[in-house]
Amino acid sequence: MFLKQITLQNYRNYERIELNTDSQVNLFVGENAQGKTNLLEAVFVLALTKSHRTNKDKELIGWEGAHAHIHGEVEKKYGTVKLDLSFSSQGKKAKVNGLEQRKLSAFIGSLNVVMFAPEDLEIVKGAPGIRRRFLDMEIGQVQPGYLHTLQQYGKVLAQRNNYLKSSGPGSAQQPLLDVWNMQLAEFGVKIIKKRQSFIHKLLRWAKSIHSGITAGKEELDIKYRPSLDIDLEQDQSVLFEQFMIKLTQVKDQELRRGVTLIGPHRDDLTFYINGKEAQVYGSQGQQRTTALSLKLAEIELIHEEIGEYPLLLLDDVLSELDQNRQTQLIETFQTKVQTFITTTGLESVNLSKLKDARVYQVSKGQVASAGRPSMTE
Ligand SMILES: Nc1ncnc2c1ncn2[C@@H]1O[C@H](COP(=O)(O)OP(=O)(O)OP(=O)(O)O)[C@@H](O)[C@H]1O
Repeated sequence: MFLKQITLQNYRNYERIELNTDSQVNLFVGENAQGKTNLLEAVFVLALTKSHRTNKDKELIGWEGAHAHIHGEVEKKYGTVKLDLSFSSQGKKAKVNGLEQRKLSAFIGSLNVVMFAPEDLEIVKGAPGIRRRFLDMEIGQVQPGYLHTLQQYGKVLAQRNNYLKSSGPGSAQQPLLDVWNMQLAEFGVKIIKKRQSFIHKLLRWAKSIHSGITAGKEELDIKYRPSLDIDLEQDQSVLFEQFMIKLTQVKDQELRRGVTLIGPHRDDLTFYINGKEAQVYGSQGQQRTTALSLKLAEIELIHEEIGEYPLLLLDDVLSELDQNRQTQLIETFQTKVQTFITTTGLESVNLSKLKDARVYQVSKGQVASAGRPSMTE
């Protein structure tokens, strides 16, 4: 797929810009704090209705106004799709081809993106919540129904936690817990199964990409780590039973602590390089390569799942990759994946490898096309 055009109104530091992004590679160059990341973020938000940097939608609205609006035109295999997303204090509204979508899950998936930003190193070395967010956002892109299950699980979890807090040990209300347990296990098992199958598919690509980047020196492995000790290979009904048994076992502890101790909200992932945990033993370079392999694998996985390549958004990461990795990244994708790159200076980009590329200058919330790289070198 191809993003032909994007318009931003009162989005972060953009009052109004209308951009034709009709090149395969779009390079946004500018000094710090000019709006480069904001622009890539807007493309990401148009795909997932959420930012990769914040959970608070109101931060996306420009300080001078009450609404933010993103409009984009996406060329897909079967025609052009027009997307509109608006944010206000009342919430967000999403339209596909002018028709308002009551459910955001009907909007998500119209545009697919893979973002690679410096903070993605945290997927490997950061807190478990970052890895869960990575999994959930990526699965949600290709299977929007997953986000609905996640939402239902979140609601049950919040209600169950309130109940645990208010009951306390020995409370007469405890039989009610069975109702929450059934729902928690039902949605929880669906989430665990989907995550596990996603990792399985992602790993097939990530293994070979990682081996390619490291010239066969490193073997990557990824394992899903459930917070409850269950056999992930079993089918959903068996997992449901196991989940219910575990909930009975931790019941007293949960009532004492007033919080749900097991379930996908506490699960994690472990990355291994040549059999050793990358979080613990990996060098900064190995962790970075792992994050890159994951992102490149996602591109292939999205293509496998939906039959089209997503957009690749590279936020200030090219300068962090050595020439080899940069070349590999650009060569692999520039013919099939539309790419948006931000950088503070063109000297960090291997321009000789770019074919259909356009450079844009970003300054104080304004974007000006500076033409093809050969004209600007
Ligand atoms: N809601 C908002 N309304 C107006 N301006 C905002 C809003 N949110 C952020 N900004 C401004 O956007 C600018 C940051 O833009 P951005 O993060 O895109 O920078 P950048 O060009 O990517 O810089 P760097 O190279 O440092 O990452 C800051 O000046 C910040 O004050």
